[in-house]
Amino acid sequence: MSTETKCNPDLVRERAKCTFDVNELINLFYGSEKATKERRHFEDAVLAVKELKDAIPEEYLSHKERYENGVRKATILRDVYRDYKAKHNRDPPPNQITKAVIKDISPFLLHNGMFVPTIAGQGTPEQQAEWLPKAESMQIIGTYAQTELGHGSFIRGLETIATYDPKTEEFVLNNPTLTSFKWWPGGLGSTVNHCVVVAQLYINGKSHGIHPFIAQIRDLDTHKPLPGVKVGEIGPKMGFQTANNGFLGFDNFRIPRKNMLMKNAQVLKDGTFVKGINEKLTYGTMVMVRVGIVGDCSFYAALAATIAVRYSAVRHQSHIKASEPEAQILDYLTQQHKLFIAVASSHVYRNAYLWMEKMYTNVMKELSQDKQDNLPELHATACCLKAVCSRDAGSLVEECRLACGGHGYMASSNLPLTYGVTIAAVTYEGERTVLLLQTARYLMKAWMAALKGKVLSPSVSYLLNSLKESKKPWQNTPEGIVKGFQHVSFGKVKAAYETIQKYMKQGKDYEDAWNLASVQLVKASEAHSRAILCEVSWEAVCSSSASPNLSRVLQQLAQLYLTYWTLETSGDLLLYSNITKDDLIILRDKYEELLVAIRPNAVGLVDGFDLRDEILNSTLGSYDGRVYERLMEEALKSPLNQETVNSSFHKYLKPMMEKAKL
Ligand SMILES: CCC/C=C/C(=O)SCCNC(=O)CCNC(=O)[C@H](O)C(C)(C)COP(=O)([O-])OP(=O)([O-])OC[C@H]1O[C@@H](n2cnc3c(N)ncnc32)[C@H](O)[C@@H]1OP(=O)([O-])[O-]
Ligand SMILES: Cc1cc2nc3c(=O)[nH]c(=O)nc-3n(C[C@H](O)[C@H](O)[C@H](O)COP(=O)(O)OP(=O)(O)OC[C@H]3O[C@@H](n4cnc5c(N)ncnc54)[C@H](O)[C@@H]3O)c2cc1C
Repeated sequence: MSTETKCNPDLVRERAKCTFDVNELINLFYGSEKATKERRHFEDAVLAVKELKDAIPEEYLSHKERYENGVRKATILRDVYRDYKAKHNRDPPPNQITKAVIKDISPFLLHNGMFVPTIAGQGTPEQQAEWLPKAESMQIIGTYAQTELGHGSFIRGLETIATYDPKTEEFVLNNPTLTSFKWWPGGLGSTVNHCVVVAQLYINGKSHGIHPFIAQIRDLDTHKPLPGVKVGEIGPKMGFQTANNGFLGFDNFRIPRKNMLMKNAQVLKDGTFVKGINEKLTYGTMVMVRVGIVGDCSFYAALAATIAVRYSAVRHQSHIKASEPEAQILDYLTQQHKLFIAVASSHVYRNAYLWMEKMYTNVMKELSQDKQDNLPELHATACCLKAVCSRDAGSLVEECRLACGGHGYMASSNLPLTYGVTIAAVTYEGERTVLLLQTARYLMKAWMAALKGKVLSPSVSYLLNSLKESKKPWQNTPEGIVKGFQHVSFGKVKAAYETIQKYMKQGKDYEDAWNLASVQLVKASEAHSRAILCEVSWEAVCSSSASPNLSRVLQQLAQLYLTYWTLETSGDLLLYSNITKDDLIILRDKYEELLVAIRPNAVGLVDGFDLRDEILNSTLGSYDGRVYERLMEEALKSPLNQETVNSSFHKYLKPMMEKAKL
């Protein structure tokens, strides 16, 4: 953390006002004092490497230079990870320091985030022994190639074909159509030499569904595409410029039988297909990544909130009272309304992530004992939380950007890029609506079980309770609000179910009735997610080990989240719970009181995210608040400022002006 020397006086005053110990918050947020120390120690090691610092901001580089610089830095960063592991005999602690090195996305993200985990999760012990050491040590570099030009959401519709040839004991990979070309995988463009390819398996002309295969696509020495491989980069995007997303097609490309990842289904030498215990286990890496995305949402909300809150403490504009000096913009209640929900949501997502991670670990343990009972609940919950948190986090980042006025539009604020990167998660790893509809399937089943009085899984057991409790009066307490959100979810699940029934009674088949009810089904899943987020985060705050001073502030934040969403969705609550107009007026006042109560701790709370200046990468958000100095310093780095007169003056402007005189 930077020192207080030369710190903007507003920020010094803000920090003096803080009513809790910021270090206690940091340790709580990251797990423990030891975790904080280890993380900072690792971050120090990364930041000490001079070669990782850019001479000029990434934005001034061309597309190609930006990528090449990304690869250069990713390889150096990889050395720091390796050295840490060698020295400490363990992986570095969870951290976000990659953001300080590559402002956008590392071209190795998919290698570490999906290629290695897919080998670990989908490979047999022999396959893991063959590829994991090479992949983990970066002797080979890989990605996860599933999405195609024609299909991303509906993966059963993928067109890449893997035909088994028992004579040679090989699979032959083919992309028979343009739409079957792989499109999007990170690192595929120019970085990787291997990939997990998800393809339709054919044996003796019979289809056996989609399965993961390992394919080496480039020569390890020359990096040239192997014969039968067509590969390239897909071009500029809204963000992810350095992620090196690519396309890939195969033409009669042969891989050995052992390259099909066979932890679940298997193909024997003679071509016999052996089914796995559950074909959906092939989708396992996606479930893991969806859980991780909830954690990423916490990070991006924290990053944007840190920038916008610090800037708002430094920025003065207009007067609240004519007799007083210009106010810090953070003193406007409207500004607090825009920003404090981002601070609160980061904590909510963090708690939801920790809760989901536990559920994921339990289910993985059960699966290793061939027990699948809780897999549907894990899938349904990961889908809806990923969908809702990513969309909300995107909106929060954008709101933080807008809350910084004109300067929020500057690339040097790092808010435009942060928005581009955050919002991508609404689409990748399962498009939002598609995932919410997956959860809706689960909710409809749960509803039917509830009607029969069956015991439900923990995350939906409130459907049964709500059936019994629907007559109880509303309570204006956090627990009462959590119950209120459960009533809304209950009401929406019931309404969606009844809508399907209505259409079926009119003669529609189930699929058409489902489609006609799907707007309601999506809303039901959203309501279910909100109920989970509220319950999990409130419980986490109530059971936390924080000191009374910190606990008070964390409870305020959690209550802010509950009250914010009560007011945002008051129409739903009026429809489906026993809340009254008077309750809503009380909660509106409560919300305003919470903003005022949180205000003195706003800077302390974002300091509590412990995001270094190098990670924030922002002229507006640095710890010392030297906003205007940094804006000017960054502007002076523009190549246009390296010359007094640009050549376009002589080439175009002057001739134009001279022509105008004629
Ligand atoms: C940094 C950026 C990196 C990005 C990387 C990427 O984007 S990589 C690319 C990321 N790409 C994507 O994320 C693509 C998104 N698309 C998909 O994941 C799938 O196409 C799908 C899940 C939407 C449908 O799949 P489908 O048509 O095969 O299935 P269905 O709808 O017919 O349902 C049948 C049953 O299966 C169940 N079930 C389904 N999944 C799971 C699971 N994981 N586990 C357990 N169960 C699961 C489901 O609940 C249902 O149960 P029910 O009700 O019958 O008891
Ligand atoms: C930044 C980024 C990185 C990515 N990285 C990778 C990667 O590394 N590897 C990889 O394999 N893929 C990757 N992807 C691809 C990504 O997983 C897909 O784009 C995603 O799964 C969505 O699929 P789609 O593009 O086919 O969207 P579509 O399904 O075409 O969505 C378009 C619209 O159709 C709607 N729709 C589709 N199906 C239904 C339905 N059944 N019911 C109702 N509405 C529906 C959607 O809701 C949406 O509104 C990446 C994507 C992005 C943006």
